[in-house]
Amino acid sequence: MTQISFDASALKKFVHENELGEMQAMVNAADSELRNGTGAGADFRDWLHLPTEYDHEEFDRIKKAAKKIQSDSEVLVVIGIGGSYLGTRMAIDFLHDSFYYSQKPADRKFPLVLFAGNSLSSSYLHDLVQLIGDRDFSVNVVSKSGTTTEPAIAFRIFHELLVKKYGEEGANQRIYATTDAKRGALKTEADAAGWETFVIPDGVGGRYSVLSAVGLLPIAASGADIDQLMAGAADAEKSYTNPDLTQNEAYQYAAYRNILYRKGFTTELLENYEPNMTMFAEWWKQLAGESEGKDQKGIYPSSANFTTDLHSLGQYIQEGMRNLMETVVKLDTPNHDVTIPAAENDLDGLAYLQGKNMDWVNTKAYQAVVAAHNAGGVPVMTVHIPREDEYTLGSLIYFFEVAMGISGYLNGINPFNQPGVEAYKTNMFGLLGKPGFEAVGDQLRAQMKENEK
Ligand SMILES: O=P(O)(O)OC[C@H]1O[C@H](O)[C@H](O)[C@@H](O)[C@@H]1O
Repeated sequence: MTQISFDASALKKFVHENELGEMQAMVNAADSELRNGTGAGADFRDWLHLPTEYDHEEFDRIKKAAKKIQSDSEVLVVIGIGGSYLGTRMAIDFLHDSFYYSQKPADRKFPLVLFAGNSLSSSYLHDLVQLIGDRDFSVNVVSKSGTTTEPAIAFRIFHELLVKKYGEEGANQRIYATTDAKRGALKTEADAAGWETFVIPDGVGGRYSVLSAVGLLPIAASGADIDQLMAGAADAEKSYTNPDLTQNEAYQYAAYRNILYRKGFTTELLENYEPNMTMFAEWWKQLAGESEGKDQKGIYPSSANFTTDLHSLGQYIQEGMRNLMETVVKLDTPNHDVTIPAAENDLDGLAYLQGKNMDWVNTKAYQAVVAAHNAGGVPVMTVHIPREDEYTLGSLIYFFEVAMGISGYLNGINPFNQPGVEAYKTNMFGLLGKPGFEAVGDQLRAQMKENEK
């Protein structure tokens, strides 16, 4: 049984009692499309059973490779973007110390996992190379297609660095390629050079891939427990199979956000009260945005970090345009708590809090915010998580993945494709002079000239 729980008690003002029940027939249909493969995008549902039906031989190889990286590298550079980046990044942040990236090398038991190929910023790449300096490092290049521009450029740079430092053969021992089982440029290159390869299964799209080798290898290399991560996800897989809305909290979340969407709440903010969950929202934004934003519809996924953003976005959320709904991922027990100390004078007026735990204050802030935003016209849902550990994260990942599949079908779209991301790429290739895209380039340059007039 997963230990996460969904709380919709703050929706009373926005959703009538009968409305959830009214969704049951549609949820049954969405469930059938998802489970039986009768919906659009049926070829991309293999993530549904990834926590229980994964390749055990590969899982063992992942652990071995992680051990090797731990034994010969101070840094692991993970090269990837989108689904080949965000899941790993959010997991590393979620599972490690708040100052994971700033720890002194001497205090580190496991390699520092750093990321490249997730932007086209030359300064970022330069600074990353400087940071690695003369430290021993390995590279995990992750790309399902093997042709994405950002990781391909970063990989060229790190490949060259590895060869300079370790020679061709040495470099080949330090490159791990996670890609398609059979196809693609990266797979061809990896096979030719003898790099160890891991598979992004055919039926698993990038944004649903964190529980495959995509996330598992770097998460394991960072010293986190991938058995527990999978155990949490496997329990969630069991917990969220019953289509009955009274029994399935992931489906409840999917249904409620669609009820709210139809009432005009078209933007959803995913919120946390823990800074190391900022990247969790970034992962969720790709999951929600690419799954649902199509056919000129879909909830716009956004995020906020509390209590920090209460002092910046708080004004808008309280009184701005009333198209917002909020989903809080609330941590119930932090890994560490801090007691508020007594002070000799009480100039800051905090005597009433002395001796109290800081997390108690954080939770009171959360309760106060839910009430205030509710009163201001913002529906708030909460996903409570008991702890920040691997088991909980595995459950949480699965909760949102299965909810997004159901939610997409409830809104009548294919939740598993992302045709819209190609438009800018075609233009960019035209402007960059990529062979085959000359006509697009000519047309765009003419248009840009026209715009300048
Ligand atoms: O893993 P890759 O093939 O390199 O793709 C990385 C990302 O890029 C694309 O543009 C897609 O929109 C994403 O869904 C994908 O996760």
